[in-house]
Amino acid sequence: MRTTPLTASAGHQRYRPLPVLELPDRAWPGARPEHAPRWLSTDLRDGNQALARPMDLRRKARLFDLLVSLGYREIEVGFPTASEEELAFVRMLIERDRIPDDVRISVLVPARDELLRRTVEALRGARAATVHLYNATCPTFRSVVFGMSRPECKALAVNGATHLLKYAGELLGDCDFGFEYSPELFNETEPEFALEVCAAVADLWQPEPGRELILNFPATVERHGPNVFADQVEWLHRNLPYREDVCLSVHPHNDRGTAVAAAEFAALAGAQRIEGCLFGGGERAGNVCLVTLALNLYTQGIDPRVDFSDLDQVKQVVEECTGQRVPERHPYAGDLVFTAFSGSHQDAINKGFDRRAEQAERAGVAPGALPWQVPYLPIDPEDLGRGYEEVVRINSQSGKGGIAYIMSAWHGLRLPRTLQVEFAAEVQRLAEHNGSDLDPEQIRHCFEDTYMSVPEGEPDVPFAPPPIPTTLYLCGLGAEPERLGPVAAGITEALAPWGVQVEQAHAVADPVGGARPDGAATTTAYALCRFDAREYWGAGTDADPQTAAWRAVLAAAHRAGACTWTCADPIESVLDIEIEGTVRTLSTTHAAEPAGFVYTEGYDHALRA
Ligand SMILES: CC(=O)SCCNC(=O)CCNC(=O)[C@H](O)C(C)(C)COP(=O)(O)OP(=O)(O)OC[C@H]1O[C@@H](n2cnc3c(N)ncnc32)[C@H](O)[C@@H]1OP(=O)(O)O
Ligand SMILES: CC(C)C(=O)C(=O)O
Ligand SMILES: [Mg+2]
Repeated sequence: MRTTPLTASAGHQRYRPLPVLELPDRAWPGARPEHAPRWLSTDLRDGNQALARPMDLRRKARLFDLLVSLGYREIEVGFPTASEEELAFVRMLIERDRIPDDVRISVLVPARDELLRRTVEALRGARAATVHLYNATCPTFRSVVFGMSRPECKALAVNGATHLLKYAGELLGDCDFGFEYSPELFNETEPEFALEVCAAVADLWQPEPGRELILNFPATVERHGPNVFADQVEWLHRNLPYREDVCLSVHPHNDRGTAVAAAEFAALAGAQRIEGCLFGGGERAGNVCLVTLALNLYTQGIDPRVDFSDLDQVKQVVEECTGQRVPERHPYAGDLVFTAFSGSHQDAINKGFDRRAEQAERAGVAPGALPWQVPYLPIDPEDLGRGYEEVVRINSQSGKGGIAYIMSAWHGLRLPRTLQVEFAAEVQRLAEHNGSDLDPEQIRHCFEDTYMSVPEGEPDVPFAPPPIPTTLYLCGLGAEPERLGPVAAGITEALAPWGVQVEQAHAVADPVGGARPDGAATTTAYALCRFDAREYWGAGTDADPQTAAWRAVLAAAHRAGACTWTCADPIESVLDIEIEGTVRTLSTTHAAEPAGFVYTEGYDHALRA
């Protein structure tokens, strides 16, 4: 037996946690979200700079239009000094008047004098634009990249801001100019030093009502738990100068996979604005996902002020523009996030939909008007433009609830409970045999083959042995049960000529909104019939409820081998055919189909076994 730990020689010992800010009187854990923060999309800058193939003008323009249509009003459109294409895109937006009046664009620039003037020039003619200035402030960057002391690093920010504001004054004339500053790697910076640098920048800008300063605090590389980031933000919230006129913004990255939590906690701690990318695009493990943040608020009953009611379309545009795929399990947006494969999940979802239909019918309202309470589905897929068809997929892990859901939602067939149990075993056998999941059509065929097939022609009645339909369900869409009620009451008389006596008959409503493909007022009958000591289910459909009931009984009788069929149009010929080395007789004339005959679909004949 191994006595040393598996990790004894592993490299984790080379890592040290970063220092954390002590904030024992933190208040953010008790806060609750009340409204959406301001959003800034940096898809066209932070997202774009992380693409193997940065977007060309056409793709950038398409993504910009998408962001505007979704409701984003602050959009970082690029890094104009990075490349000719970046500059051309900013100019195109301005010169072709592509920016709606209520949208503010911003551009990013490092605190490097030779880049500042060109960056400001890129915005000439813009109606409303923000320049976002940044320099790293954390110890590693100061020593490894800049080779600077703290005062030198602060001077870098102050000089950058001084020149930037000078150029803006000289070049931007009527522009409604905005200013944003980020101490890059804020989360790794000594908090009091970050504050000192921000205060110096703020002193230059002199925020006041109508002259906001955006101070943006990036977790450039996520290195702490989200609670530590929230403490840092709460501390800033308490200590920032010009607090009333400063917008406290955050910019979380997702290196530890907790950017969403970091952003949400930061908002509780006082952050008013969040920068991120759709579907978490961006450097390394990405920026915080703006879609997840917005929909998390939505599912708390808070208006996110951005519109994801056609999320698949949003996903498609983003995928086409960035060349990156949104993973199948991405919150809210992944192809599989509303799909349950496992039996107990499906059962709960099925019951949730049934309950919703009942409540809506009782309240006389559309199901969509009720509060959303379907187990395992944190949001109504229809709110995102997705359908209910995909919420259940059937494989060998599935159970009766999921199969009942498919039969109901796709085929408008509400199976009685004991039939669900029996049919689930049938479907599981098929799924195991196929080794893959089954689509709704395969499941319907399985049902029809098992419970609805009767040979062509006339059965001999009375049956031998006589059937006793212990239970008969007549199911119709919506208001149909009113019509079916009297039929169910008189069903024994209706079936008496065939020697069939019904013990119990029920008129049942198919699910509200059940999607019967032809939309016809069809009745489905499910008959549980006892022949000798065994019970068999059969099902039948017809516009006429009595005929549907009769077909259901016939199907059960056929399964039980309790009746014989006279061919409707007998052809008198007999063929000898060889199957697997044995000569068998194929009869195309049959007056009976006793046990031992296999009825082959598509032929009016039986194969003698
Ligand atoms: C966290 C973020 O996402 S920040 C945004 C990053 N985005 C990008 O880098 C995309 C666009 N990049 C670029 O266009 C280019 O890298 C540029 C224009 C920024 C600079 O290009 P270059 O001068 O050719 O080279 P490079 O990027 O290698 O140089 C970095 C230099 O800037 C300095 N620097 C880096 N960040 C900053 C900053 N915020 N403020 C001031 N100086 C900085 C570095 O110390 C280094 O200085 P050195 O030349 O004295 O060693
Ligand atoms: C430039 C800044 C805001 C940035 O993208 C980061 O620090 O991640
Ligand atoms: Mg970033």
